[in-house]
Amino acid sequence: MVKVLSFLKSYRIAVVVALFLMLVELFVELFHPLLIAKIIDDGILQRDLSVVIQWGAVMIVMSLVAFLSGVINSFFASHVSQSFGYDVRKSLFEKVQAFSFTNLSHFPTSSLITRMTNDVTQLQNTVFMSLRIMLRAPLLILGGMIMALVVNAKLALFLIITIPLMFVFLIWMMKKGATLFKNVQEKLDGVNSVMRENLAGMRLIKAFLRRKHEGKRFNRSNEDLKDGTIYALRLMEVTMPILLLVMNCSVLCVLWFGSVDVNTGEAQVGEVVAIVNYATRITSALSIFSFIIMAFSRARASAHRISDVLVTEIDLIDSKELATTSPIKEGEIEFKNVSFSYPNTSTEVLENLSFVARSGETVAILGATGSGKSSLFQLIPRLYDVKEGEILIDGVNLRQTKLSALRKQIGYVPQEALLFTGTVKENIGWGKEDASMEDIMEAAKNAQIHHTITQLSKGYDAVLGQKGVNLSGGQKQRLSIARALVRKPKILLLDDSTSALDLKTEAMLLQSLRHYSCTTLIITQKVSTAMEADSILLLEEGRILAEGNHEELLKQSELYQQIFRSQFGEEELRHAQAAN
Ligand SMILES: Nc1ncnc2c1ncn2[C@@H]1O[C@H](COP(=O)(O)OP(=O)(O)OP(=O)(O)O)[C@@H](O)[C@H]1O
Repeated sequence: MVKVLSFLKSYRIAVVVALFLMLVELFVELFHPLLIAKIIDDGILQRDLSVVIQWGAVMIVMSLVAFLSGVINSFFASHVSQSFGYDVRKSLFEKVQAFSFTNLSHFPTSSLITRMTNDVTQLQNTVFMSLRIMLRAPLLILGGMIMALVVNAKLALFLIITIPLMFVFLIWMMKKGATLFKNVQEKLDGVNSVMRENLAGMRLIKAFLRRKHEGKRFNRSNEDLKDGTIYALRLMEVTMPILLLVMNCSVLCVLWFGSVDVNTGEAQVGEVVAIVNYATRITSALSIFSFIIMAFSRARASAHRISDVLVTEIDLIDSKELATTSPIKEGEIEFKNVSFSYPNTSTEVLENLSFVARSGETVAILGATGSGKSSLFQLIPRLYDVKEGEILIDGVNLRQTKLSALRKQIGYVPQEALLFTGTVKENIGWGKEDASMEDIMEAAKNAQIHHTITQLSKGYDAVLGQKGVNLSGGQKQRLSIARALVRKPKILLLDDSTSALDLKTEAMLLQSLRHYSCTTLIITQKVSTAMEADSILLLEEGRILAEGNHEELLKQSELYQQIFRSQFGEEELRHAQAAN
């Protein structure tokens, strides 16, 4: 909570102004009953019109001041709360962007989205309310009690006894509410998660006729959210009637004993009216307070969820003793006895892997699905740290290379071609901050997508839908490759990125990759692609089973022969072996 509230520091002046204006409003509100008592006792009961006019005018002026203070207070309250929300969202976003995948594994994506949106909104609203009314309510209660004591200490006793009890009751409710609302926010995460999956998998759901099934799944989490919220609200809603009952009883007592005191001359009518007036104002302040308690309980739960993200320590950062901050020059990659397992899992995905990809070489990585090919790739831009062994780029351990310098020189094309909403030009240029139109076109030409782009109605300015829905799989793959090529990387990682291309286009693409002076690692299932590489790594269950060029593997590796046979047939295999 403290961590989140520290975001208000930058707005301390506006907060102080808003609080001061709120105090002005409060002051006016507290003095009104006193003025009313004066008008009744010294004006109406004494039949003195001048007193009524004089104090009536004071009341009007004070009301105007309160009105103006209220308006300006609202202005500051919205400025502070909106800016606070903006800052918290920005920090959350930056923090999540800096997260390693180990960090991310602790927070489901849907939960992070709820935290950045709904939780921040809850807090933002509470900040607004705090500056507008939250402090006003308790201060009005306290001030009302003091003023009531000043007016008539004996009658005020009824308020002095009941109000602290109510206060303790409300604080207890707030604590209970925080737990319940934390639960509500978690259920909201659940709804968001189903919704997200459904929107992302709409095509699959329609094609598999799973609308009903998904509808039921959504209804379940939606109902969960509804039930959780109703349960939390119900607890909060009983506070109001309890509060009103107790306060009305004390007003009745004030009226009863007040009328006795007026009859005996111990109290004046105006005093009784003023105390009842304070009691009514305090009651309404208490009911506002119970409403605030609900909002505060919710905000407390949200603040915890937000600070959980903000205080998470990022576990993949630049080492303190960086050996190099300079960019990669040659792009030579060396794996030395590398073992790796994903965070929170014990199974080793890669085991004691050693190989070298020399500068400018193309290395193909072949292996069955699940053999660890993509995992190997993710270690190179240091998306994960190795468990054992080391990875060297140009002879320097990855851990001792500045992360930004490393990643700047890597062109990574993941298995699933991910495109963003925007134009073709923007999508390719996304790979390099200052990419010129010539850079973009050159990359597109080499990725064999230029011709397709020129066929689009607006060419490079054609807008791609979300995730590039208006493109074919192969087109998306080539655009992703162009995005990697535009940065002219020293290391190019293609994770099965040519799988959707026909043989001719793929051959042309591999040919044009030779224009780049970079070390290229290609994950592929196709022997025809692997054949073009300088060397091939054959992976099985996280280990290197064989290593060599096409000809060598054809001679030495039974598994490679099997793969070759499955793709080209027995006869071709014999031919190839004979030609060797
Ligand atoms: N984020 C993850 N957390 C835990 N385990 C993972 C994760 N990603 C992959 N794995 C596991 O690591 C192993 C290797 O996966 P990887 O994606 O590297 O294989 P692959 O050879 O690239 O497979 P494919 O050719 O099907 O893409 C698999 O057993 C998989 O279950």
